[in-house]
Amino acid sequence: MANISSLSLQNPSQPKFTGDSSIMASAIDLYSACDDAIPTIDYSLLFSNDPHQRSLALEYLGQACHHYGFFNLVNHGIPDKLLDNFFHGISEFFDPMMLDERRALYSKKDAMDRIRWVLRSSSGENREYLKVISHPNYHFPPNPSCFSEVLGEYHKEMRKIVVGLARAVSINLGFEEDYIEKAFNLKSGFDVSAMILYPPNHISKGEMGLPEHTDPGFIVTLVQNVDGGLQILSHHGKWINVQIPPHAILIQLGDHLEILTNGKYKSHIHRVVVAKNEVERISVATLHGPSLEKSVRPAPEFVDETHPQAYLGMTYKQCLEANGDDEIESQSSLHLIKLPNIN
Ligand SMILES: O=C(O)CCC(=O)C(=O)O
Ligand SMILES: [Fe+2]
Repeated sequence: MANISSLSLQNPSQPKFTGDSSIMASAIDLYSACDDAIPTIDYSLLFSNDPHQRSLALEYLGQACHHYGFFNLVNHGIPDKLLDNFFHGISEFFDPMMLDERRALYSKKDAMDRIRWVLRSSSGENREYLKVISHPNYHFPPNPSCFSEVLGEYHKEMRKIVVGLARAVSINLGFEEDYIEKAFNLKSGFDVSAMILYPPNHISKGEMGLPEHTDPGFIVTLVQNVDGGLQILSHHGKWINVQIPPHAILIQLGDHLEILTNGKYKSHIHRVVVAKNEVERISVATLHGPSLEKSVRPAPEFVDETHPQAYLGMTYKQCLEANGDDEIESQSSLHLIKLPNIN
């Protein structure tokens, strides 16, 4: 049965750097966070043939979206082996022996680059990543061999889950199951996937892997090969060390679900803290967005006298470019879209 609170979130088989390690002592001082459990949703139960189980699972999902804005997804159907192969391929990509060649190949040359390698190495951000557009068209590097095949398979499976979640969330919000798919035109949804290495090339210039931010889009899916480092600021103002069970997927609500629901389901601030070069972590964060041309504004069903319209309407492309970034390097523009509170 779906359970949002009682599943063990510990992962004894993976190395950790969150918690009591002396390596992390100074980072913990600066970026202390608690180890509160986060909700876990059983994806398979959202589609159970047993109506009672299904409605319970949907209710848990609604609570997780409303009160947290993020949750671990288990029994999602992506085979463990595929996830393991995926991480193996990414490790190979970041192989230090090959990296100079690949860096040169995929360093930004043009705003239209659909595959891009980026290094951030400063006191405020320490990571390197390969970003690709994974939908509506696939753009995957041909090397190392088999990498693009595994990447393609991973993203195909992940999109099925994203569409499934769009249906479940639509029902939760009291709509037909295709409501979100239509509101975001998900069939042509714009997905950007970042395969991230912390710290970059084993060398970090500070304790911050990725500074505080929220993400644009419908949802963000995140998988990782080592537990620890990601911290989320809860809606109650508490920093939480996010622990993801092996092979589970962390789902985070994006800014555009917040806009569509006029703030009922909110995105949340998160950041990544890195150890001092001792632990290497790979994560894959994919922003699943509306189609670029889709204008997203609060749906009329969420706007009334007590809940006045809190966000401007804008196309997804305008939102992604609002900070002066190109589509692939986009950051949240929620602060530009949010209307002053008129209550
Ligand atoms: O690597 C992580 O754990 C988080 C990545 C992230 O938040 C992002 O890429 O937007
Ligand atoms: Fe993020």
